[in-house]
Amino acid sequence: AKKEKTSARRAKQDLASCKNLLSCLECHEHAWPFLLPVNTKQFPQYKKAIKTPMDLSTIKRKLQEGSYKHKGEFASDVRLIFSNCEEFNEDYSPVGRAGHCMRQYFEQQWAQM
Ligand SMILES: CO[C@H](O)CCc1ccc(O)cc1
Repeated sequence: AKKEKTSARRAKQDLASCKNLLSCLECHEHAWPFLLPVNTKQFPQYKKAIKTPMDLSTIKRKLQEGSYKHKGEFASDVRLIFSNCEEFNEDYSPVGRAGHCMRQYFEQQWAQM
């Protein structure tokens, strides 16, 4: 029972850390392209090009719904945002640069978790 308690406590702590890190991502000045799903009605080419869209509001919902079994799954979805961004945008476009900046920020914070 002791072992289960510590692992349940760690899972609780990890969830809190993921929620906190997500809030930091959401209020980052370069988060604007990633806050909501890309409007695939407005950009049909995006729907065709990007097989698995991801954005910060979707990750927030998934955290709240308990969709992530492990914090690594949370990190994979965050990284999916930035790999989708690199696929669709030129490195030096406004969105492309925002993606590189946000990825660097995320990896810095993630390494300290
Ligand atoms: C997270 O943003 C997406 O990478 C797509 C942004 C975008 C959509 C249409 C454009 O003409 C340019 C950028």
